[in-house]
Amino acid sequence: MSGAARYLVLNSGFKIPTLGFGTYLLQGDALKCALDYALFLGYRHIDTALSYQNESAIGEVISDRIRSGKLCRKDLFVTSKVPSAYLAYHAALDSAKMSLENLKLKYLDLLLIHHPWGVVNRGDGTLKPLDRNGKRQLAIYNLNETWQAFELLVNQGLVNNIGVSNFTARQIERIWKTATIKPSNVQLECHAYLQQYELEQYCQGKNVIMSAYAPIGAPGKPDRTEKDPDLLQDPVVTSIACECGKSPAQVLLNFLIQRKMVVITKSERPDKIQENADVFDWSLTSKHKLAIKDLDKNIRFFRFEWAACHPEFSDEPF
Ligand SMILES: NC(=O)C1=CN([C@@H]2O[C@H](COP(=O)(O)OP(=O)(O)OC[C@H]3O[C@@H](n4cnc5c(N)ncnc54)[C@H](OP(=O)(O)O)[C@@H]3O)[C@@H](O)[C@H]2O)C=CC1
Ligand SMILES: O=C1CO[C@H](CO)[C@@H](O)[C@@H]1O
Repeated sequence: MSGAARYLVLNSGFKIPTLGFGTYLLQGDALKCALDYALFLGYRHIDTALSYQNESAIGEVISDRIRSGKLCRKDLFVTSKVPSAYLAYHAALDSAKMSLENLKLKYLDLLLIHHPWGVVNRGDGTLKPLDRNGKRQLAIYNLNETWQAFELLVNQGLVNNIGVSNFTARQIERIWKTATIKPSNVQLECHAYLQQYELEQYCQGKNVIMSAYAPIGAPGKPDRTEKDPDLLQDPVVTSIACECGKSPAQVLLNFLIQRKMVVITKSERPDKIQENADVFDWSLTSKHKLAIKDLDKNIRFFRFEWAACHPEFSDEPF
């Protein structure tokens, strides 16, 4: 059986490790232990965001490893994201600089616009501003101007690559048309229940690498409801896992990396961190892949209900 590539590379020189370590909901010592172990095992791609409020702890782990000679900066790939309150031109520059300072890094490997849906910036660091009815205070920003700020960050050597997250193809196209530096990465929810073939086709046409978040179905998401089936318990997935002698999570990750996608997985359990890394030296059979393809049912775990009234919110895939 052939394996899958550990790095995805574009002609432009953009090179990204296929396996990313997700850090949403990881904080403090639990984060530091999990990340240190992931780096020990060979993970080289860390996914964070200003809004995860964990960049300082991540920065400590990275600096300790570099200082002790266990890691070279050039071998590491760090992604951060600019949150919805920071989409105005100068705010986007500030956000990237805050991330760099928190992470104690001189440059980011990748910076993404976290969401196309803006919220009000109160000037005091509030990330989720609420009105007096408890509703998120939405705001409209010109995403092309946000992109211009991203291009400046590249030109200043503070960021190596830029991209977007939770964007529809139409929204990416709007950026594409005016961009001097094109997006090299699109991060979006993608797993067996939301396979994202339309966006895949768009991204392939543009030579853009896709990164899948929630690749095993975000089983630990705190606000899960009955709308959120457990992908890891899906009988098709569990029976393929049994046949391959792999875990359900490994089957789901292998399915995505065979599609030449980056996968971003998060775990704070050492056994799961290790399990999620063992996805390269084997492949699902064509029959297995077809069976998983049939599971596609447009189920999204991250529904962003707070943004539903935003003019940039869309029924189109994102
Ligand atoms: N751009 C965006 O808008 C978004 C980006 N992201 C990024 O993507 C990352 C991944 O998304 P996330 O929601 O964390 O999704 P995942 O699909 O990776 O699910 C993570 C959950 O699965 C559990 N888990 C991990 N590995 C296994 C395993 N092998 N078997 C069983 N359970 C397992 C974890 O629990 P435990 O920790 O207890 O092991 C955790 O609760 C985020 O951390 C973040 O970096 C996520 C959402 C949105
Ligand atoms: O990255 C993310 C993790 O989850 C958050 C809360 O739903 C999202 O805002 C965000 O996109």
